[in-house]
Amino acid sequence: MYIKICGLTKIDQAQAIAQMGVNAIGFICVSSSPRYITTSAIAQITTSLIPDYPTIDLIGVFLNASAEEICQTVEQGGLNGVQLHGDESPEFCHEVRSHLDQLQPNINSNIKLIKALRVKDQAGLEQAQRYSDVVDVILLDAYDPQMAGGTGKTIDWQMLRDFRPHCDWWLAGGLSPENVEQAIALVCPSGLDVSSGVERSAGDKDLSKVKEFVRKLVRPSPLSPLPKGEKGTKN
Ligand SMILES: O=C(O)c1ccccc1NCC(=O)[C@H](O)[C@H](O)COP(=O)(O)O
Repeated sequence: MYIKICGLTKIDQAQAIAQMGVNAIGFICVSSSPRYITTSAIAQITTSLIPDYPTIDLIGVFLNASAEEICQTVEQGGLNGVQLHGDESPEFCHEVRSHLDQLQPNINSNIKLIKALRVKDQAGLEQAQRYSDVVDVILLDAYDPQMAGGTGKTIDWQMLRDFRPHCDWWLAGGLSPENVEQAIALVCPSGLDVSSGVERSAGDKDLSKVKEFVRKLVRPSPLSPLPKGEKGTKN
């Protein structure tokens, strides 16, 4: 299961979270958010992570930004993923893809393009299918009339049981160490995205909650030794 921890603002927390083996870290490039982080602060974090974690996805989250602004932040911040969290159309996603492709000769890996949709009802879910040919990943987040993201609200997971786009899709919205197992028992996303459910306050992650979230998803291999004091089953 692909795991993304979103809304990081602190370098020491980013390093600790990368060490837990997550697949991606997200940065909120939206100035009105309490989790906003400047491009230069993103660059300090990405520069510190890349030598030790060369395969980690470093994703900028944008809200109705222009393609030029997105590309500038990607280049200056050392990002390799873009998450569009506003009202961006499939046509705009296509335009961003073309702009990002022009950056790629300067950057080592392909830049992942993610479209987040805030799902209110079945009609909203049908809208999501329109993006599956123009982005790498569809991210489904909860709808809130006031907030664009990081709401801590969950989607009605029952509604997502038959959601099968042509591309990868990630589940977001109100996930936490307490409910993540229940969520993936009901729906089958290829990835999970969490922010406020593993925080002390906006932008300040609670490392023990992040660790617990990851632990719930990463099953130990059958060959790994049992923790001290636990007995295996004999057959
Ligand atoms: O987190 C924010 O403050 C934010 C602001 C504006 C646009 C998007 C934002 N966050 C997007 C995310 O990727 C969150 O991880 C996602 O909404 C899930 O949040 P949560 O329900 O708190 O786990």
